[in-house]
Amino acid sequence: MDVFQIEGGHTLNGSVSVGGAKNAALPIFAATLLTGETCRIEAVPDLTDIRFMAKILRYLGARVDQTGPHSWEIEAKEVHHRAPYELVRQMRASVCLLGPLVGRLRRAEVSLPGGCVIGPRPIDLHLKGLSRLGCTIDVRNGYVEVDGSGLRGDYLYLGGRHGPTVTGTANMVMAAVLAPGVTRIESAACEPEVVDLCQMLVKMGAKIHGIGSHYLKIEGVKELKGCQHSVLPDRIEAGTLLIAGAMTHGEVTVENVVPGHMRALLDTLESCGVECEIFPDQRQITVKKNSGEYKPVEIITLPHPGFPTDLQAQMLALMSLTPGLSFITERIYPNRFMHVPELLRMGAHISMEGASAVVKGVDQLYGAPIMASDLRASAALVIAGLAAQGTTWIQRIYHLDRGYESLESKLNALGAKINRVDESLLPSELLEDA
Ligand SMILES: CC(=O)N[C@H]1[C@@H](OP(=O)(O)OP(=O)(O)OC[C@H]2O[C@@H](n3ccc(=O)[nH]c3=O)[C@H](O)[C@@H]2O)O[C@H](CO)[C@@H](O)[C@@H]1O
Ligand SMILES: C=C(OP(=O)(O)O)C(=O)O
Repeated sequence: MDVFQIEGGHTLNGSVSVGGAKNAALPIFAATLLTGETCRIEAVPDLTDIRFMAKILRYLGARVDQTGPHSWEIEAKEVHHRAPYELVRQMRASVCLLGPLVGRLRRAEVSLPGGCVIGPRPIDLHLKGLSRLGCTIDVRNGYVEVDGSGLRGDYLYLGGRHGPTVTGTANMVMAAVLAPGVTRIESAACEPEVVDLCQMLVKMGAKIHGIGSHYLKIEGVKELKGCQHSVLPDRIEAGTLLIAGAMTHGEVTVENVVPGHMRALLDTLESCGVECEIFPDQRQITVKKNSGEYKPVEIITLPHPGFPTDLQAQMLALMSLTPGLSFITERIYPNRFMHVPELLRMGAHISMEGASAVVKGVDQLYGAPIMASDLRASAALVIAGLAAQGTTWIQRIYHLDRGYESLESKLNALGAKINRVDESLLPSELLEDA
């Protein structure tokens, strides 16, 4: 296993480009099962999650070829209905296979996704939705078995305790596009990644109205065709890089972004006193050099267009070096604070009050051996390591590779000093079984 060795204290400067969004590319890959024709997908980030999804699609019978560093061609002439635990457990987003399998085959058997350190991630809304669409569902031996022979359009309400469900919406849309009749989805998620998926489905011949809103109307069609689609830029990678720039008080231009997808972050950064210059036409955002101190903020994570939970950990890292008291509340995953104990090891002052972190900014973080627990927690620890005094060792960075393509190369090109080294090169006192 690889670990990161980060020498802190280097200011980031320069330009960096973000790739396609993982959270759009994964359901988009799943959507290719809805047609026997070829789909060409561009701007696909090179991530372990993408490789897992490609492996699952191949297992299900599709031809899946990587035709370039970020281009894939998928043709699902024949599709099987069963996605086994050995493959599905590696990646939560494989739940997105349910919708397309039911749409295409009227049948699906997909292992329930494995546990997740960011807290419980039930799929009751997915199952409720499919059953409203005329499917019969059995959860047995860890598998969701769906008989979709009665699939037809209907009215669905997809709101849950924590708001609309993102992959649940993707699943319902993918089942509904081939369901006879009309499906109306109320309280649909309107994340840009859901919009991107819907736009691809429209290219394939789907009839979807209200894209980008909380109310979707889908008129089922008999079949879909192949398409060419380019995945939208990753707003979470972009946000992570902007926060990294701010954390080191450098001047960083992030390219290939859609500023309109990032309003909540940009507004929060402005409240912190982090100056950002936005160039929507050039699809660029520059975080400006600021040698002074930032201001504390209150952040509440919410469904889009609210502040994204996937940037909570990174902002918490920034707030740990911001004088005063910041309050960060999780409304999506109340337990998504696994980065907090690791930041404490670096000298941060954070206390937990239920689903809120109270962050008292300190003058300095210090390098330490720390452990990544999940994807965005890993990103937060990298950001903290960049600004810390001394060397930070981060173990279990495989979490990071799920969702960031060559993060260390991108940061090093901006002036960071991050080495990816084999765990065997860790100082012996840091080895897990030492
Ligand atoms: C692959 C992908 O796109 N992942 C994103 C997606 O995850 P994902 O789609 O899994 O997240 P959801 O939007 O479904 O979850 C939102 C909230 O609803 C709850 N819930 C969800 C479904 C359900 O059936 N019942 C239920 O109670 C969840 O536990 C959570 O509290 O959206 C999350 C919220 O923006 C992001 O953090 C993830 O990065
Ligand atoms: C939680 C995330 O991903 P996933 O839903 O794939 O676990 C994420 O992207 O931050």
